[in-house]
Amino acid sequence: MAGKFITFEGGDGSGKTTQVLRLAKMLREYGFDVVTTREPGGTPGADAIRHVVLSGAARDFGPNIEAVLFAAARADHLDKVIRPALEEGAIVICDRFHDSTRVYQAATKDLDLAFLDRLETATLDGVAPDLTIILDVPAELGYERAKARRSEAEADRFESDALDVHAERRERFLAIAEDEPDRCVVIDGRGEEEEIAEDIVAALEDRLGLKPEDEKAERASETVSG
Ligand SMILES: Nc1ncnc2c1ncn2[C@@H]1O[C@H](COP(=O)(O)OP(=O)(O)O)[C@@H](O)[C@H]1O
Ligand SMILES: Cc1cn([C@H]2C[C@H](O)[C@@H](COP(=O)(O)OP(=O)(O)O)O2)c(=O)[nH]c1=O
Repeated sequence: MAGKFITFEGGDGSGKTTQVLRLAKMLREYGFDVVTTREPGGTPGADAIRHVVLSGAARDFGPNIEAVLFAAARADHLDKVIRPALEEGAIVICDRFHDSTRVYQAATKDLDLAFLDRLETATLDGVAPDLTIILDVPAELGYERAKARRSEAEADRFESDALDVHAERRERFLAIAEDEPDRCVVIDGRGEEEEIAEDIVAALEDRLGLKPEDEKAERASETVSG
């Protein structure tokens, strides 16, 4: 497809939303066509599913069926937002995607892993991220940041899990990065926002060959000549 698909992954409070917004702002300033979105959500149908899963209403359904709900939201999001934007040549930046299902829903012994694999293949239907940035922070730090961001009463179904569950999720994200080194880059999320943003831009240049300065120069010359 003409565009580039970048996903951000990591635990709750690892800084994904902050860095997605920074990166999108910078790329737009340099003249790129950028679409930002998030999961679960991104379409009215997917937002409705978001409410069902994050409120905890689907907790008793069990991990397999919870994974089906995330997959249904993802399929709609892909059809209506992600695939069309990629076909138009945009850079699509998505705050969480399929790795979150692999990490959050698979972190239980009740999940049927073969089923999860088939569900993922059917849902993605040939679309895969070109680059996945995994923001890595110790579970305690993510937990503290997420807690500071919202009150305990507002913590969603997954944020309110115990610290050891968050620590296990961190390990699962790192294991995905090890399994798929061509797609994934792990970035230390503990530092200042600015430093992390620089590491992300370096990863975009290195892995996707995206050079923001070049795009700006090219657009400027198009404007002059056109
Ligand atoms: N590098 C950072 N250093 C300190 N605080 C941060 C940093 N990045 C984000 N935060 C803060 O931590 C909280 C969680 O960040 P957020 O970007 O929402 O994380 P996520 O989307 O991964 O849950 C927010 O209050 C945000 O302002
Ligand atoms: C996309 C996705 C998210 N989730 C969980 C992870 C998050 O706890 C929650 C989304 O909440 P959100 O507030 O968007 O994430 P964050 O806390 O990182 O800013 O849904 C899954 O369990 N499976 C999935 O496939």
